[in-house]
Amino acid sequence: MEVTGIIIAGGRSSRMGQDKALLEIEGATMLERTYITLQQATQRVIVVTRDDQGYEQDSMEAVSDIYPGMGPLSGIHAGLSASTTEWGIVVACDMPFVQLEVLQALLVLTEKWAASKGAAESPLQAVIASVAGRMHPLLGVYHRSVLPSAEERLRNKRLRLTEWLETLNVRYATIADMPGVTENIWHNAVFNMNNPQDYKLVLEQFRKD
Ligand SMILES: Nc1nc2c(ncn2[C@@H]2O[C@H](COP(=O)(O)OP(=O)(O)OP(=O)(O)O)[C@@H](O)[C@H]2O)c(=O)[nH]1
Repeated sequence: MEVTGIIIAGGRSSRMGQDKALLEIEGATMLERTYITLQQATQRVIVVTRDDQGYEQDSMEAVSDIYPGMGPLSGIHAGLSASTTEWGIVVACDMPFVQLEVLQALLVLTEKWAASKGAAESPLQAVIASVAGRMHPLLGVYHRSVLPSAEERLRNKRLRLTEWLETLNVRYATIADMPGVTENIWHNAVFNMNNPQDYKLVLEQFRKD
């Protein structure tokens, strides 16, 4: 399946106190690490920033929010708008434990679920990670058909991702749907760093491994 990798990286990182995309782990920034992982799973990777944050200088393709600074929905919208494939796989830039096998499993699942719909069903629009009963919209695969509703929400400033997803034809991927992915890897994949304490814990975890 042809797919674009979309890194959502236009947040203000106010709780962290410094740009989360530029936090370093083992000598590479979160942006670089996420980019490399997505590059292995997709044909093209796009970084979505709030406005011109200068990431494209690092030879990465970057686009800016079309509706700047309205939160992650802005990023999903701008990333899918810039994609030329039907599907885009979205990962936030602050998720240090997303592994290639997780992305690959999500893509296989999307292809399977998109193909298996009955003739009477409406087409699948997104496959979102669900861990311990909680959905994680910033680790998911989105079809371009979500764009009009994303745009409508941005125009009306109804920005909550969970509410938006309720209006779409979404399936939630749980560990039971992800053959070859361990419980630990799946659980860790949706962890995101919000504050300096989270970053410290992540660095300790990498030091241990
Ligand atoms: N493109 C884009 N990405 C965003 C925007 N807001 C948040 N993000 C990204 O979405 C992910 C989750 O962001 P949050 O942690 O909720 O918000 P944040 O602004 O980064 O951090 P805080 O200021 O501490 O809330 C991160 O990868 C952010 O970079 C936005 O307006 N545009």
